[in-house]
Amino acid sequence: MHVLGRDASATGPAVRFGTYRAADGSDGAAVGLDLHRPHAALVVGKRGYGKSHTLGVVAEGAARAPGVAPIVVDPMGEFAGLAEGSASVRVVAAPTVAATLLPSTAWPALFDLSPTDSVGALLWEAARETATLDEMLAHVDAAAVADGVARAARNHLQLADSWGVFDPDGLDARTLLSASATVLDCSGLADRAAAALVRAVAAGLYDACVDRRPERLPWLLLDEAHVFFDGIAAPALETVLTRGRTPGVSLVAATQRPGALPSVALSQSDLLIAHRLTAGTDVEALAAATPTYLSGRLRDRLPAETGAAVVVDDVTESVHGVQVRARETPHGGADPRVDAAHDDSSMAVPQSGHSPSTTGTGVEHSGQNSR
Ligand SMILES: Nc1ncnc2c1ncn2[C@@H]1O[C@H](COP(=O)(O)OP(=O)(O)OP(=O)(O)O)[C@@H](O)[C@H]1O
Repeated sequence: MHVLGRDASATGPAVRFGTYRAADGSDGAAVGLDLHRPHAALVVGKRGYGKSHTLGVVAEGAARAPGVAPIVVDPMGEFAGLAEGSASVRVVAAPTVAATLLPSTAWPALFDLSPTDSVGALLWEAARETATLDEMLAHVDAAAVADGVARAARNHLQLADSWGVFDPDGLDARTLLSASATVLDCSGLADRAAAALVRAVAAGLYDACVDRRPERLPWLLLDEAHVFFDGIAAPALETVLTRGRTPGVSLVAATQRPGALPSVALSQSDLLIAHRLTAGTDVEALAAATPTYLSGRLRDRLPAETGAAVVVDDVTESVHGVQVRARETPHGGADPRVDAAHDDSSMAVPQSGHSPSTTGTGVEHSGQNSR
């Protein structure tokens, strides 16, 4: 199998990705995606042409590969099917993180406040001095500030509490990297809460890899990525994109709006998987970021059929027409949740240079419900 994202002579784990498409659209030889080295990949395409499906194919392959741990951020509740038939894939129905995983500097921004604003400054200080939301509230209550400032800060913290996403015993990098794959179902979370979660998860995985090379290298898979690149999660995602490959953190971001991504998301991706795309601004954003070896206009190379994609492989500086394979696990939102222990809290959530490579260490099977 020819594997995209690495030289022909390289070996190691790979995702079974699909088949080459001949110019007439017919299928050819099998094609894979490299998992041996960290990558930054971007999956784009208009709604309904296969982005989430493609993300699922990558997650399936990565879940089975030794030495990597895919972590899927699932904003629409579409990926629970990955756990079907696999005891080692964990679906977290109500993901939480410790408040300390969000840097203190991020707390004002979480509520669109400036750190120099009196309320923003108080939140920053409370986050810096304490470790939990309860402690932050107590800090605010004890602060020598005007009543109105304390009240506003308290309201913001109570709102954050109502999201149900902060828990001192929440997910950390060690837990996330202990399963062969983890799906974080964010479909019950407000956008801001999901963004806070993604910031904490991305930063936690990056820091864990910088501190010490984990047994499994994380692959963070992000659906509806434009939502997360526009807000509190953006700094951590940009760090992963620009500096993640050296410590071993991979990012696969899927979006129907590549034009809404920061330019770094396009320029730092070494694999671009482009499904059908018709909006002028999105095609132009991609075209502006595509390399010179992509001869001809990108618009002319974009496929029209569901599941077909043009893959721009910056590692080998080559461009390929590919038909992404069918999923082996169910794709869609109607699958059972595994994390029964957290079903109640889920219901309560209000709506609103040198890169490390994977090693052949084998994949341990962890409990489905562990956190
Ligand atoms: N490679 C493929 N092989 C078979 N079926 C596919 C393939 N890609 C997509 N499909 C099917 O096409 C439909 C739309 O795919 P998908 O949900 O991935 O689209 P999408 O681009 O992510 O859309 P949305 O943005 O609405 O989530 C699904 O029913 C999916 O199973």
